[in-house]
Order: sequence, then C-alpha cells, then structure tokens
Amino acid sequence: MSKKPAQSPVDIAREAFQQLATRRVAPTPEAYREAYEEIAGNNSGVKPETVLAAFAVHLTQQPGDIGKLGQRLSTSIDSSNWKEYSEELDNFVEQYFPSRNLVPHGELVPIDLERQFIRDSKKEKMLREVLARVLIFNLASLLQDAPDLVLESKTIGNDLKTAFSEQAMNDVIGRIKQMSFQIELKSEDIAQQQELLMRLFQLLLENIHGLLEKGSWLSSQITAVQELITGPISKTSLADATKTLKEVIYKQGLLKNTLSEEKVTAKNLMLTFVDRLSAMVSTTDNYHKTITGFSQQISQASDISDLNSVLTGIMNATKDAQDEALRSRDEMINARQEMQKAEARIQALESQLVHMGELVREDQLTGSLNRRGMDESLEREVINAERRSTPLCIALLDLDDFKRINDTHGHATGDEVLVHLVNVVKDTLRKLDVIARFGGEEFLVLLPETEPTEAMQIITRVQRELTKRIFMHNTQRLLITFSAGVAYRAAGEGQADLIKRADVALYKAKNAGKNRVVLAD
Ligand SMILES: Nc1nc2c(ncn2[C@@H]2O[C@H](COP(=O)(O)OP(=O)(O)OP(=O)(O)O)[C@@H](O)[C@H]2O)c(=O)[nH]1
Repeated sequence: MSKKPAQSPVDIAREAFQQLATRRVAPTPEAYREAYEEIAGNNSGVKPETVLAAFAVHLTQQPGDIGKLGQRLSTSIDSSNWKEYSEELDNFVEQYFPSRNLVPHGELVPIDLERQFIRDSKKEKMLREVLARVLIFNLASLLQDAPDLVLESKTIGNDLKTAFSEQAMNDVIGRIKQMSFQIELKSEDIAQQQELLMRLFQLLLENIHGLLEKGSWLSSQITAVQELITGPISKTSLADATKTLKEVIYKQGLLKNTLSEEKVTAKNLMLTFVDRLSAMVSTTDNYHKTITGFSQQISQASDISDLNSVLTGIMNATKDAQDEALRSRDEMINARQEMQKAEARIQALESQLVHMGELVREDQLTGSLNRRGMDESLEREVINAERRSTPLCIALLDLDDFKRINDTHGHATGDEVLVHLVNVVKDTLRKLDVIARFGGEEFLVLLPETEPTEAMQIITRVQRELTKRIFMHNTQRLLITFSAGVAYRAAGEGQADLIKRADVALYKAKNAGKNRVVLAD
C-alpha cells in the first residue's frame, strides 16, 4: 500500500476546516481536533486528556508521596488546569530523576561543571588503575590453584588499562563477568574438596583414637586436633595449635629417645642374666662330667693312695663349681637390681610423656591453662557445682594500660609482665583455684566453692599482692595493675552467660577508672 505524502500542519489545518464545513459539523474545538487528527492519520481514538487522567488515577492508588501527587494531578485535570499539571510533573521528574546537568552539544561548559567533569575523570582513572591492580596482582595471587584463571585475570587487568573505547570497555566487562562465574564454580569445587578432605581426616583420627589407650599422651593430642577441626578454623588458631603440637612433639621426641636408650639397657641386662644362667648350667654340667670321671677312677682304683688323689680332685672340682655358682649368683643379683632401676626409670619417663600430653592444655608463655584447658576446667567446675550444690565464682582479669607497657618498654617486657601476673596469681590463690589465659592480656580465674564476697576478697588480695611484688624492668620499677569483673554462677547458668556477666563487670571496672574489682549483677 502506497503511503500518503506527508502534509504540512498548515495544509492539515485547512483541510480540517473544509471537512467540518462539508460534513456540516459545528466547528467546536473538540470537533476540529478530531477532524485534524483524522487527516493527520492520528485517529486512534485515544485522547491525551484521557491518558493523563488515567495516569493520575493510577498514581492515586500508590502509597505515600506518589499517591498524593496523583491526587494533585487529578485536581488539575478536573479544573482543566494544564499549567498546574505540567508543573507538578516537572517537580516530580526533578525530585525522582535529578538533572545530570548535561550540556547540549556545542555549548560552553559552565566552569563548575567542567571541574566536576575533571574530578569524575580523575576518579575514573583511579578506579581503572585500582581495578587493574586487583586483577593483575591480588586476584591472580588468590587463584594460584587455577593457572588458566590467573592468566585471564592478568590479561583482563592489562586490557582494562587501555580500554578507552566503549566497545573495548564492554568487552572487558563481559570478560570480568565470565571470569567471576568461573571463579564461583572453582570456589565451590575447592570448598567441596576441602570438606571431603576434612571428613577423611576426621575418620582417620576417629580410627586412630579408637585404637589408643584412654589417657595416653597420643590420645590427648589426637583429641586436641579433633577439637580443632570441629570448630571454626582460623589462621591464628591453626598457628597456635601447630606451635603447641610442634613443641610437645619435640619434647616427646627427646623423651622417647631416652626411653629407647633405657629399654636397650634393660635388654642388655636381660642378656647378661641369660648368659650367666647358661654359664652356670654349663659349669654344673662340667662338674657333673668331672664327677662321673672321678667315679670311674674310684671304681678302677687299686689302692688307697689312688683314692686320695681322686678325692683331692673331687674337692677341687666341687670348690670350683661352688665359686662359679657364687659368682653367677652375685652377677644375677646385680643384674636384677639394675633391671629394677631401669624399670623405674622407664616408668618415670612414661609418666613424663603423659604430662607432655597435658601441655596441650597449657599456655606456653605464662604456664597458666590455655583456652582449651580453661574450657575443660570450667565445664568440670560447673558440673561439680551443679552436682554438689556448691557456689562457684569466676573472675575476668585484664591488665591496665598494657599497650602502653608494650609500647614503652617493648613486647618482651610485656611478655614478662604477663608471666609475673600469673605467678603472683598462682602464689596468692588457693590450691583448688585455677587461672587460665582468656586471650591477650586477659585471664580467667575459677574460684570453686566460693561465695561472691569471698571471691571479691580473693581478687582484691591478688591486686594488693601484685602492687607489693614490684615488677622490675632493668633498674626501673613498673607499677602493674589490673581491673577485674567477678561473677557468681546462678543455678543452671551456662558457661557463656557466666563469662559474659563477668565481662560486663570488667568493663564497668575499666570505665570506673581501672585498678578495681566489680561484682557482676
Ligand atoms: N607483650 C604482649 N602483648 C600482648 C600479648 N597479647 C596481647 N598483647 C597486647 O596487649 C595490648 C592490649 O591493648 P588494649 O586492648 O588497648 O588494652 P590496654 O592497653 O591494656 O588498655 P585497657 O585494657 O583499657 O587498660 C595490645 O597492644 C596487644 O598487642 C602478648 O602475648 N604479649
């Protein structure tokens, strides 16, 4: 179908008037517009007012400001106030789609817009550089297990530096998206592999554990590793555990060497014993042979003088055999004594090995219990308190201004201060009390069978003792103090809640000026 040639607005207007006249229709604005639109080919039957009114009504159904805008627009339409309608629409657009200050092509850029443009392009440059660095170095080093992704990351990073056209930029964006998808797949794979490995490791440990005697040194080490891999694994906790285990393994290695030496000594003594025994048997055997020889000589003897020399022979042989037996007996007694000593030494070494296993529960620097030991002790004390209905208090101690001590006198001195504190606490507390390192310069003291008033007195006594036992650094006296929060365990209260309350009390002690003890609510 051939298209009607385009008419100018003036021609259309003229033709519209002619049509109204031909059709004998009164030239009202509505009739004129209908005729005009019909000739212009825009006779869809939909009127702009209808569309705008429907739009306003639609807005009134929305909540909040948009709904209110709809009401205002509807009012403007009802009063045919199109100026007001237009202003409302302008305000709406400005509020929700603020102008981006675009400058029409060919016009001069206002000075502040120009500055903003320069700022923006500087930011873009910085962003581009940072992103390229992340891709070339950081991401690439994280993806070491996937060489193809390392290469892609580096290539994209380099391409990004020179992607100045829109097409180049789109290409880089597409490749980054693709790579991010591949990384996602890869990390899922790695996570699955790690989980499988962990499960295998756990199975292996369970099996070894089942084969070991309860309470043996190896058994306690395996429990430590099992606990470690069931909890959330962080780099620090792994490093801590590795350090502790390495130390224990080294010490156990030393002991095991000594132990095998002792076992060799015992074996040698056994050999001596057996040697002496067989020597004795052969001496007795010889004696028997000699006696048999003598008995033949006696039966063949013709006179008494022959018998006399046989008798002398018998006496000498008997004496030799007796001497040999005595010597063997003495040697065997010696060997037995040596054997007993070696046995005692082996037992002592073995019990030292058991103690080594317990080191896994000890804080290597201060000799107090570590977190693991603390958890076990606290659990045990909570059970005891519950079972025997006895009071249990705990105290959280935190050294005051410890950072300043480190900063002023060095980290090594800080370490010595921690050891000093633990020694003072151990010397001041009762036998049944326990101190554990809670972390950094914070310690937890367990006070079983202790009422809160008594607990406050004990911790205050520790404070006094600490100020009395002056800490010397070179020739300088350093005043070491701590703040503490004491909590009395309520019936049925769990460990975490109890510690939390002690922590809140400690926080209050710090806020109230430090070097004081506060009892938790
Ligand atoms: N020497 C040494 N310092 C440690 C150890 N563990 C943690 N620290 C330091 O302890 C300091 C604790 O500092 P903050 O938490 O600010 O506490 P603070 O200086 O005692 O301040 P207050 O608790 O408010 O009195 C940090 O500087 C840690 O580095 C450690 O084993 N040895």
